[in-house]
Amino acid sequence: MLEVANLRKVYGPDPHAAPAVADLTFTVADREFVCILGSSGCGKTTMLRCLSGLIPSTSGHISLRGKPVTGPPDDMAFVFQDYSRSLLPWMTVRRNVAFPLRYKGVDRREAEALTDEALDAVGLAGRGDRYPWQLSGGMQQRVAIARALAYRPSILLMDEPFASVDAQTRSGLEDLLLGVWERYGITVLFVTHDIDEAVYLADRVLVLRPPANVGHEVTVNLPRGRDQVETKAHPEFGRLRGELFAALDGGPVAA
Ligand SMILES: Nc1ncnc2c1ncn2[C@@H]1O[C@H](COP(=O)(O)OP(=O)(O)OP(=O)(O)O)[C@@H](O)[C@H]1O
Repeated sequence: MLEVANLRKVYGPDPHAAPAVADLTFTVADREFVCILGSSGCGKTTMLRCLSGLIPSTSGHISLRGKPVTGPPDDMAFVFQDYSRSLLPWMTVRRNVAFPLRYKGVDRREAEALTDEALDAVGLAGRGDRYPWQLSGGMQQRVAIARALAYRPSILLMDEPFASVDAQTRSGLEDLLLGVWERYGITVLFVTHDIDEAVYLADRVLVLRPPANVGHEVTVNLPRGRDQVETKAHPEFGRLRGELFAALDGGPVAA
């Protein structure tokens, strides 16, 4: 379980400056898929940076499986929006995927086996010798997902990971992610701007209001084995979409 209690983050030396995250409290159960929705600048990335231990929080408490997070946890992996900056262009796909395993102390043979399995899971088994710049954007993001999977995390943090790809590729990546989430039994915390994406993927959606604070929460009771056409045509999908839209203070979309 990931537990976040009264998390607060103020950038800079003045503790009285406006916080990017203020009094944020939520939990994510093991193997749960939770999406975070929030307007631009409401503090989503700051929250993820604190949860990952990459930056210190000003106050509050974060723990993963009962251990306080004070630096990047061994069993946590990340996938970011900008695949072009997260992959190393001078390394082949295989080396990109295997790279973090060296720092985890995994021996070479095991690293190779983990890399093969992860590339296979994302449908890139035959592309390991290519360089990232020889692949499409969607394939590069699959490499980033493979790298995270090879690391065998118990929890995956994702920051708008599919925002930079076209709609068709995005649907494919969403389904790929749901497949590996089920297969590997990982916990996923997924930040997105896209209401439909959040409802399609999640067990639960949290809406953050600035400064990053849970303003609304919905449980998604749509059946699993989700399908891009059937699930999105389900009346409950439309209802949840409307509820989240209102929670984001969007109001109706003009035609
Ligand atoms: N390194 C930093 N130093 C100072 N202020 C920062 C820093 N990073 C973010 N902020 C501020 O913190 C607030 C939250 O930013 P953050 O990037 O976390 O929001 P976000 O919800 O992820 O936005 P977006 O959806 O546009 O990516 C903003 O006011 C931003 O200007």
